[in-house]
Amino acid sequence: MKIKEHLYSVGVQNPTLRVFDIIMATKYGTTYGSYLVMGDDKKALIEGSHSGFEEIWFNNIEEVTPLDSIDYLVINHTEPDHSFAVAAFLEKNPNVTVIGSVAAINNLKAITNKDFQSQVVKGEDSLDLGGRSLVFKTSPNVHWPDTMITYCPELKALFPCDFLGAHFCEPTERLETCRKKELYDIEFANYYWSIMGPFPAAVRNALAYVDSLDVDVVCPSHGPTFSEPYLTEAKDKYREWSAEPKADRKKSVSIFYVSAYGFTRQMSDYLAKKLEEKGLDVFIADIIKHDEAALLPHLSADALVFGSPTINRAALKPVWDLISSIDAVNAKGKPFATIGDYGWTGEACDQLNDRLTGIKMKQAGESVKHRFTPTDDTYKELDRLADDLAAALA
Ligand SMILES: Cc1cc2nc3c(=O)[nH]c(=O)nc-3n(C[C@H](O)[C@H](O)[C@H](O)COP(=O)(O)O)c2cc1C
Repeated sequence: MKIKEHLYSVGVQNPTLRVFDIIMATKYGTTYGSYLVMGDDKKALIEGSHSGFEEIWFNNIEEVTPLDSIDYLVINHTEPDHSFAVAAFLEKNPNVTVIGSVAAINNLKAITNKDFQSQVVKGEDSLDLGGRSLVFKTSPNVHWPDTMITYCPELKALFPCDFLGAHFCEPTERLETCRKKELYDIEFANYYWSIMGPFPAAVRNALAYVDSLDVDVVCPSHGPTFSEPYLTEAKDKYREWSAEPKADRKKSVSIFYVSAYGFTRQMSDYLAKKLEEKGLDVFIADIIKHDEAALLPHLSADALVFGSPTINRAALKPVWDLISSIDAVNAKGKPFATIGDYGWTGEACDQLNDRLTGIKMKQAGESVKHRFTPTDDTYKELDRLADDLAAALA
């Protein structure tokens, strides 16, 4: 598909994908963005594709130009959803020069197990294609160590890799013609919190770079391409989500629970009330009543509380699932607490404590477990836990 003169989208749509990388739900599928920049002298293909999609990718490219006419293959990062198909591309075009950061070229050798011509770029190196050029900006940790952002100043086209992307398969490939922008917005947020959330400082650096560019069209590695006003909207969201916490803000606690008969809910509600009385900013949610995307931002609170009854000698699956989305890089040392009702064996809290200390979070107070209907003693224990959490955040 032609985006504008000299610029084509040749990526692959995967509308039926429902889980990405095992961990991430993709309700509306995804795309593996790949773009052709046609210079007067040289042609560059930006980004690869996933395994199993080689033929579709090649067909899309060949609608514009023969595979072996491409001079450069730019790999913004080597996550396999963008690099697995590169091995097959190298078979078709062994003379192509692969361009990437030093880490990307190293990774790609290990991913393809092939020799290929390569050019390492660093800082803000550029490449002249004749009439069009590419500027590369190494941008580690948005979200892989090898990530870089590519920009074509003459076309005002930005190829930001996974940055500003979303798992969203829009058939028209343009956000401007997307019929369900409100669903894209949810997936855009979900993508940020799942993929970029662990790296707020790197996000701020990449935002500063993108702010310095004159951009007409954004060509991400996942999701539809877009222009203004959506670029400003996307940057503003990233700016808000990656902002450094204000020094004078209230400390925050998120309480996530599930409850079959309402006992763990009663305990959670009481704890929330007590923490609010202590001046803390409290978010509380019954996990199964919310989309995970709505809960993910609240995992970045200053302290986390998980509530789970014991069923079949275990904490409940929605709680484990949410815990698996905690950004373990930034959660190190973060206070946590667990509470839960039970009937006879009551293992849930201890299991959750093991998991949370395993990712280096710090238990703020002894768990509050209660057998069946909460009593005055349960609420006294919850008063004590509120004190412990407040002390851990002081
Ligand atoms: C299917 C099922 C299995 C259960 N298994 C256990 C168990 O293995 N150990 C235990 O202590 N309680 C078990 N319970 C009891 C619950 O933990 C108990 O009813 C508790 O009060 C539920 O709290 P909630 O209202 O917060 O969900 C089980 C309950 C159900 C319905």
